Amino acid sequence: MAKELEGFNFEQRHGKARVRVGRVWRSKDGCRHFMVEWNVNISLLSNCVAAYVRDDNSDIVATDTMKNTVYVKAKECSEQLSAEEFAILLGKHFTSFYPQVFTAIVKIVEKPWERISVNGQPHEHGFKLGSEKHTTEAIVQKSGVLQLTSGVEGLSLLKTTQSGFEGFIRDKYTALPETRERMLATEVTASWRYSYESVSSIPQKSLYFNEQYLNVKKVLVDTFFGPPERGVYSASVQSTLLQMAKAVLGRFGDISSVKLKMPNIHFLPVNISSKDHGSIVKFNDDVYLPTDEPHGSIEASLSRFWSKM
Ligand SMILES: O=c1[nH]c(=O)c2[nH]c(=O)[nH]c2[nH]1
Repeated sequence: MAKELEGFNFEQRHGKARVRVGRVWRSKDGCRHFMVEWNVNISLLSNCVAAYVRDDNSDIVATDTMKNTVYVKAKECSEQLSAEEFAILLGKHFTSFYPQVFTAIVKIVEKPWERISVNGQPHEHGFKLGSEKHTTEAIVQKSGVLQLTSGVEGLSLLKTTQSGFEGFIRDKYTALPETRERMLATEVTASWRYSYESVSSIPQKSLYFNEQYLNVKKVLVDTFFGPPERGVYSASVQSTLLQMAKAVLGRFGDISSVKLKMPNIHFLPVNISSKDHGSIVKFNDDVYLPTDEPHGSIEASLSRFWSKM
């Protein structure tokens, strides 16, 4: 909230960033372990202008206290919960416990620890790190109004064919040949906004948001690749991105908008020729130079008309 201060507009927030917490839960018989590793970011919007203008800290929730609260609440959660539920729980705590705090913004990035299988059997307490990360952001108001966003980051996808790029603007700066045959590689960052508008209206089903995270990820991935044998032709990253976004909104009624960032990570055709021997490597959709920079950057968001986003 902007405030007038000595003839200026003034906005402030404070919080604790990168609070790392691991939490283990055990099954009733104690044999099977479940674990998460979270990186929590807290930002509080509160009435504490006196600290800025008058050296009066009496309305400040210390960021050290915020950090401690993450561990206290993690300890109190005796049942496994999703990052979304934990973010909401923290947001509810800060906005209800402190009269000064009117909004809490809690972001969590979950490390992809996955249960390991040994000899084809899921291990009771062994995990390995996967690749893409589950993210969430809960914005909780004192009134209970909620904005909940979830997402995935670092989802690397690649297909070796069924991709092309033709018909783009050609001018004196253009060197890129048109093609109907190329590699398509990207690292998807997606976020989707849930339509639940208050902390009391979120689904009560245990681990619902973890299930939705897996469902959304599957729809994104399946749409990117198409059926296993034929695949699906991509006319551009832009076209594939929109199909992925539409598939998410088409499938999940409780998602009101989706934002996708899909860098075009180039695999350059390798052609090498020497003065003496002429062409020594001639590209035939086989040998590539993988690169990470520069890369195309393509992003878009799609929301329902009735969405508040
Ligand atoms: O799918 C693509 N979209 C672009 O906008 C673009 N630009 C480019 O050079 N290659 C590609 N590929």
